[in-house]
Amino acid sequence: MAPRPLSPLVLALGGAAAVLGSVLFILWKTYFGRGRQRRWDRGEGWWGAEPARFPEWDEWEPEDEEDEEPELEELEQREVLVLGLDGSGKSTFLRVLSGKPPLEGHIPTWGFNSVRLPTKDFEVDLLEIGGSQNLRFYWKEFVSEVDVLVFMVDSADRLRLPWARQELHKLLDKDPDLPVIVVANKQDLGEAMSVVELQQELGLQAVATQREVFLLAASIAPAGSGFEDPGTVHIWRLLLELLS
Ligand SMILES: Nc1nc2c(ncn2[C@@H]2O[C@H](COP(=O)(O)OP(=O)(O)OP(=O)(O)O)[C@@H](O)[C@H]2O)c(=O)[nH]1
Ligand SMILES: [Mg+2]
Repeated sequence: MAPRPLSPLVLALGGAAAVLGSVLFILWKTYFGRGRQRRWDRGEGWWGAEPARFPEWDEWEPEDEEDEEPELEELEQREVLVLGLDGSGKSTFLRVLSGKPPLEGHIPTWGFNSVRLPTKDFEVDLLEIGGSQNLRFYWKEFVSEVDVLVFMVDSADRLRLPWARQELHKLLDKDPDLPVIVVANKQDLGEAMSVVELQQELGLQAVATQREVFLLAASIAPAGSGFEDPGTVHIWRLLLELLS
């Protein structure tokens, strides 16, 4: 039997997916590409809360660009990709690291979200890509572009743990040399799995002997007040160590 031609709908959907993938990749390159000049302020919510500000025409003097490097370019950049299923706590992690209070409730990231944090020796760009199912498809395109991957897991989400495991292993397979920090988030919740359990359930025991994979417990934004969690500080310290 002769092969059936693809239906126009399948072709259209395939085309749309390819276009979205390309757009994400171009945005990544423009936004984070090493050596490129960043001429606009970047906020926490590139795609969401705080839109990027492009220079006005009368502010733009191309000659000046040659002579004077903007101060931002003087420090080297390190790039960290923050991935994980939707609701695992990626945006919250970026907010807390940049000194902002966590938002009430879950506001899904429909694209990218980023922060840039200066350190003494370099600047750290943390990029979150939303964890909804349609965006997960594009994650793998970005892992080879970064210095470290942070993979966020909701320790209390037992039902979706197999999905988290599957996505994590796809990323591990994609770049065997990439250092990975797996964050066992939401440890404050009663039903949260322990780190030992998660190590088993995420299939990390065998992997850890072959490459740099760290599993850290955290409660990035514990429910209720008065709960001090050192988890975020531990993740940040480990990140700095891996990026140095
Ligand atoms: N109890 C508890 N809730 C947390 C913790 N960290 C984050 N959350 C909550 O989890 C929800 C989802 O967090 P987000 O940071 O928006 O999740 P996300 O991974 O960015 O999700 P997407 O953008 O949809 O991929 C929010 O209501 C957070 O307040 C934690 O340590 N403990
Ligand atoms: Mg988010």
